[in-house]
Amino acid sequence: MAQLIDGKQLSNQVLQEVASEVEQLRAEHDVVPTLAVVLVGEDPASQVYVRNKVKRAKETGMGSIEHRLGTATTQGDLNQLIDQLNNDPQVHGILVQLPLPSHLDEEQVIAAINPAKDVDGFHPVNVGALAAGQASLVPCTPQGCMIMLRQVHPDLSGKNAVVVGRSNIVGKPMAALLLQANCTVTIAHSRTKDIESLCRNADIVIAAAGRMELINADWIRPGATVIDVGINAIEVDGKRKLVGDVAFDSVSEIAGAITPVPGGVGPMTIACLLLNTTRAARRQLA
Ligand SMILES: Nc1nc2c(c(=O)[nH]1)N[C@@H](CN(C=O)c1ccc(C(=O)N[C@@H](CCC(=O)O)C(=O)O)cc1)CN2
Repeated sequence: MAQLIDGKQLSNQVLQEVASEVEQLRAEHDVVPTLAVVLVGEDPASQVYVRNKVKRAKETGMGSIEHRLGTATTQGDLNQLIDQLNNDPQVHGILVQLPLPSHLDEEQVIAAINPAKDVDGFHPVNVGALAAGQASLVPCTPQGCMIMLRQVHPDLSGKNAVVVGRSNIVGKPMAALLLQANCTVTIAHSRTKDIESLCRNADIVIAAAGRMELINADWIRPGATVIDVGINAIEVDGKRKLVGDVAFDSVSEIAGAITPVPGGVGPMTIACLLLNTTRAARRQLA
């Protein structure tokens, strides 16, 4: 049976580190790292994530500001708010919850955020810095996956890693981080031929395809490490249940280590967001 990599427990450790950094910034510099969270529209999942982000921020002693805007918000309204947050010295991190309603241009919104406050690490300046292997604000989900991987593989050098999915939020930055850690990296996607064989050759599989239980035990080499980034809501006996992109029951019988859904990558994403906010606050001091 695979070792379970517990994201809930690990995220609590990261949050403790964040809390002590918040305290240090307050004591030494009289600065309270502050995160501004912007939510546009009524997407129920986004509302849960935003609520959890603000709750965790408060628990660490960090400041948080919430901006909840209606679905009819225009690009101009949103740009104006971002401009205001960019110029507010009390705000160290800005996060615009994605996805945005379809009439809004996500790329334009991300590009409007001051890269120094871009705690999601999605701004082209931060994307470029990551690709060049320079210090940057790194996207939260891949950052959390790396912390989880290091629990099992303190040295990732030479490992064969397959990332299933090529999104800007997860797949691409994940591949960049694995490469930085000297893994041999393959990015697989919907047009990739024979993904199963690629995965079967991998020491590490990162499942970020956005397709429920796509990856089953036949795809996994015995002893491999499997990180499940997928969050898919289904209904079982009239109750909401979350499942990942990995068929957990079968894969956990063959893998060496695996992350659960829920309680895996999700809580790590939030912890890394707050870690990025303290990093952004410290850099803004300098
Ligand atoms: N601006 C951003 N938007 C989105 C991001 C992001 O990193 N930045 N990622 C995802 C959603 N996301 C963070 O915002 C996120 C998803 C899931 C969780 C989480 O803790 N999930 C729990 C289950 C929660 C539930 O009951 O629904 C778990 O997996 O245990 C946190 C953050 C897209 N948008």
